Amino acid sequence: MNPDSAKIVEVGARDGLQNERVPLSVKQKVEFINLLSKTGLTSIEAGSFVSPKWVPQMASSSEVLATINRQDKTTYSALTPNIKGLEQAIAAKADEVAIFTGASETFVRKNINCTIEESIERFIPLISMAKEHNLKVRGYVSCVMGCPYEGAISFKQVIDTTQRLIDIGCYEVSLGDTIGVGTAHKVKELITETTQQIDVNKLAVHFHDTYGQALANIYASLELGIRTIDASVAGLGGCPYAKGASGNVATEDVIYMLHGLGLNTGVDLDKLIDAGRYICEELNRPNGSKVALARPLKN
Ligand SMILES: CC(C)(COP(=O)([O-])OP(=O)([O-])OC[C@H]1O[C@@H](n2cnc3c(N)ncnc32)[C@H](O)[C@@H]1OP(=O)([O-])[O-])[C@@H](O)C(=O)NCCC(=O)NCCSC(=O)C[C@@](C)(O)CC(=O)[O-]
Repeated sequence: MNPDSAKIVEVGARDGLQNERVPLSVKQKVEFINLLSKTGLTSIEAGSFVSPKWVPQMASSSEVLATINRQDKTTYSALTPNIKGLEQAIAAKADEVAIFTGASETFVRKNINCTIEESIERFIPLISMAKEHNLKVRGYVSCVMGCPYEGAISFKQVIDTTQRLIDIGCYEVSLGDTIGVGTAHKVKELITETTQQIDVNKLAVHFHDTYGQALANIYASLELGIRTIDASVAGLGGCPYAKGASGNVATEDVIYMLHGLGLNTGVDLDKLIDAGRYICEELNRPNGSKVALARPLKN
């Protein structure tokens, strides 16, 4: 990747909406994704093929993916915890899928009802089937900075799990600070240790802003060569299986910082702010982006 550019993986329509109390219609979700698509974002997580009993908010992902206006340069991806999810993602013509596990046994049990090892075993046939359909597979490791149930998590557990996902065929692994407890120094330590064995270009970061540390953590990650950042417009988000986890870092704020650092993202900040304002109005919730709040409303 060009060292002067950075890539955003926009997770607002998935991570952002999966925990919202206000149920959105397919039409509202489609309008939201269509607005995001007009911003220049090249990677949009558009839904999740998980059990509707576990995460009802994502139940309409098939219809959403079938209805959005896709941009040629944008990849529309979806989470798939198992083969059943992958089959639905293929039928819905997702461009890419993401599998997800974690560095904490308790979190993984609560989130996908298996052990870390069982999750990896489950992903092996999923990845080979995805590859037969020419779908790239991204991986997530949750709880890299701490777990809502177990507390501290060892770097070894994070790195071993990340390595396993790469070994079974993920082209990239996103390191998730699910509950937003990380601080810049610890993030630097983790990334320094991880990149001793894993190519930095295969890593992304995914920070929740629970303790207001996300931008500092992203800055620390950039200093160590990370160039793929997950973010959620308007700071939407939170994992249903991580109580107290607030939203993801707001994409608008990340873009503002990246542009200020001279990194090209290809994203139009004003259009992104419009997408964030739209979804906040639909959800009747405050906008979690400081940049969006600072920019005057257009007449
Ligand atoms: C993985 C399972 C399915 C295991 O759940 P289980 O209960 O162990 O699964 P099962 O295979 O026994 O199936 C139970 C029922 O679910 C159905 N089912 C089974 N699979 C699917 C599927 N793919 N799509 C639709 N339905 C499915 C299946 O057909 C069956 O239906 P029933 O016979 O009872 O009517 C469940 O635990 C689950 O769906 N978990 C998802 C949890 C989730 O989505 N969490 C949020 C995303 S992760 C996250 O937010 C963190 C991240 C990525 O953002 C990074 C970070 O911040 O750290």
